Amino acid sequence: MTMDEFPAYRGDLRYHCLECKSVYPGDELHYTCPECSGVFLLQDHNFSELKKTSGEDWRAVFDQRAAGKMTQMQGIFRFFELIAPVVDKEDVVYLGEGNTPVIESSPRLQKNVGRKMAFKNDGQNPSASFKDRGMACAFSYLNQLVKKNNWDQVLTICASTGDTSASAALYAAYVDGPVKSVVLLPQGKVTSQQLSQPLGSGSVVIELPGVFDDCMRVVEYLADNFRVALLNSKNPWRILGQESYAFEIAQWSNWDMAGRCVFVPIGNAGNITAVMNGFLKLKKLDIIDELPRIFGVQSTHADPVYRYYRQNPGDRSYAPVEVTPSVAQAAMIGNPVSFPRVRELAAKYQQEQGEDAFNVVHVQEQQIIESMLLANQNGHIACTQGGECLAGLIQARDQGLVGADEFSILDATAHALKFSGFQEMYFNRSFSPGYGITPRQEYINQPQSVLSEEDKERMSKDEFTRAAVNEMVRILGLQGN
Ligand SMILES: N[C@@H](CCOP(=O)(O)O)C(=O)O
Repeated sequence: MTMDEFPAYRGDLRYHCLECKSVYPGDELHYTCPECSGVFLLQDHNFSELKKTSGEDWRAVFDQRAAGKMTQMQGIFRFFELIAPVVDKEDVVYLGEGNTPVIESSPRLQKNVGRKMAFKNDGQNPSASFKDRGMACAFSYLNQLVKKNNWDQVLTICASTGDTSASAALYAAYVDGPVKSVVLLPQGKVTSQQLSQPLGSGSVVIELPGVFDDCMRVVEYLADNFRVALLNSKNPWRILGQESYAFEIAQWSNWDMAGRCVFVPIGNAGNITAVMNGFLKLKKLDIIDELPRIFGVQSTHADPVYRYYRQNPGDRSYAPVEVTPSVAQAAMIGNPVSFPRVRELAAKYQQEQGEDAFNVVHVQEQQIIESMLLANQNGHIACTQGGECLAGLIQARDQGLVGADEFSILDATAHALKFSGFQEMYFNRSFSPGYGITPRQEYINQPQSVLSEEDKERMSKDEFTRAAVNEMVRILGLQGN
């Protein structure tokens, strides 16, 4: 096969319920098990076919495709056989998602943190978050279903803290035809930039008092009882697309994951599910020899997964938590729908690579925002969830969980600009007490005004320029040459 041919391989994807273990064919849309309401993961029953190709050959295929030109293979579907090998070429939706850069931190930041590290900038996806990876897959599959079933109307819905809704609205607007998008948001708990995204894409935007978990329950009920297509990561096609994040990290690492740690914030827990599943698939196909260590990170204001794993193995019980305000607002979730997936995959991951291959740490709000500021004052474009990952790395370092010889890749899940309001609150010292954040002068940066409107009105253009120069010379302490 040449690098610009669409792959011929076709998988046999089936829904596997993680609770009652029922299996359903993958040719219709399911979100939860009709038997027991458990969550699904999709498994390819032809996977053994893929094992007939050696790991070395797979690496060569993916490396060649990275240099290819076919639109459909430019994004997440570079890894077609591992993602959704049931989608036809003409149904692939590509809006520029995936292939996000891994940016190694400056020597100054690495010295400050005392660990080797990089951010993978998933904010450089089209709607400025990692959700686009999952949406590209979910919408490509949806296209296929629409074609097969001749549907003349599909109402897509999702609950969101902001990123999922931006992404769902963008892809729905592009696909158009019978697809109409509705998003449900917790009122006042989505940043203004994120709210502007589905509005701008023409989605129906509905706001509900409460938090994300309240919205999620509503869309789950709608998905169970009405003809709507759920686009949250409960939809397992989303998970498949997001696995591309793991594949890209492995490819960036030249397929050598020894000594690598990957830090992922946990909100609804779809992404950490996808990251673990992605690396497990690569290992099964001998594309990588060893799994990287995974660190899930949660805020102390939304940490049900951390609380589960801090209990003794064999004695653990899961309980949702009531969230309190968090600057890592995208992860401000008390009852992650993918928790059963995390439990299942973390166990497999640890079985494969040892106990310390999967860890969860929790961090304070103060650490999250200041880690974001620290990263960005060192040339990154990390969002608050990226800050959460850096805070997690620092925490893991302090607990002796990450060695000086290991290299950590941190998930900056969204673009910093989506969360600039939190930076502003820090700089203006305007956080409400619920956040538990006390801004410190060393991180604060504010604009300094020179001259006034009146000055501008009374001065000629030349006088005004000269006066402005004088002010800047005074502030900056400039010397003439
Ligand atoms: N942070 C998420 C919450 C929903 O997550 P999903 O991956 O299950 O859609 C958001 O951006 O809405």
